[in-house]
Amino acid sequence: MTTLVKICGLRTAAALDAALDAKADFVGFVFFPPSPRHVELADASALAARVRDRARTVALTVNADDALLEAIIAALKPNMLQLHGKETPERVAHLRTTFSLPVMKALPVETESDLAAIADYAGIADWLLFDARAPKDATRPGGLGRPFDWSLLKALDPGLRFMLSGGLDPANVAEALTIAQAPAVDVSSGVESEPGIKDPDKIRAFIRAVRSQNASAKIEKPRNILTGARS
Ligand SMILES: O=C(O)c1ccccc1NCC(=O)[C@H](O)[C@H](O)COP(=O)(O)O
Repeated sequence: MTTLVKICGLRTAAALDAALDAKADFVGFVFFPPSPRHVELADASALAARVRDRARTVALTVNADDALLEAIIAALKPNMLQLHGKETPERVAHLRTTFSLPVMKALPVETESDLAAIADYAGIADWLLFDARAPKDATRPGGLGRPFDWSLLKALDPGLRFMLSGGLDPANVAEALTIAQAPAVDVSSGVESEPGIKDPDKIRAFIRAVRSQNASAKIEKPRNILTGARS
């Protein structure tokens, strides 16, 4: 299984180029002014132009209204919307139809009971993203470098399209993948030298760690091509 990799919170051409050169599958841009990774609309088009078709672009927003989303979509022309706030299933369905774009809904996870939300969104969102639940006093709902118990995801339907995120970094992503068997991973803080400042070496190391975990998982436990189960 090849794990897809999303590098989130890119703000500069240098960091974006590092992610693209290392063959990230998705590159994420945050449109949320309180975040140290916030991208101004005026800068979004130039960043998108660098991507061309080398990766899929994701616009991350938090409880954005239709007008803001329209402006972001006009500037970035993203391949997917990431909704990282308290968007209801009805709101997710509305945005998916209104903007004709795939949508990824972020779900906060702390305990097993948080997984009940999967049933509400799985048939509506194209992707789910599991992130650690932010503390009540946090200034943003994600991008906090905070992990959760990856073993909570062990029993998920193997067909569920989800990204594992929250506190991943080059040193722990292999273990996280071995435990959670995620089809995709998403990282921001773990490839930074400080909040909002991406480190190209860490981006490369993260993607290398994912690729080498995939290679060793293939050698150790080949998947049954019919059932997807590991032998
Ligand atoms: O990155 C932010 O500042 C941010 C702000 C508001 C909502 C979400 C935000 N980030 C989400 C992500 O970057 C990832 O999807 C995920 O939370 C992983 O973040 P990290 O734990 O920093 O790797």
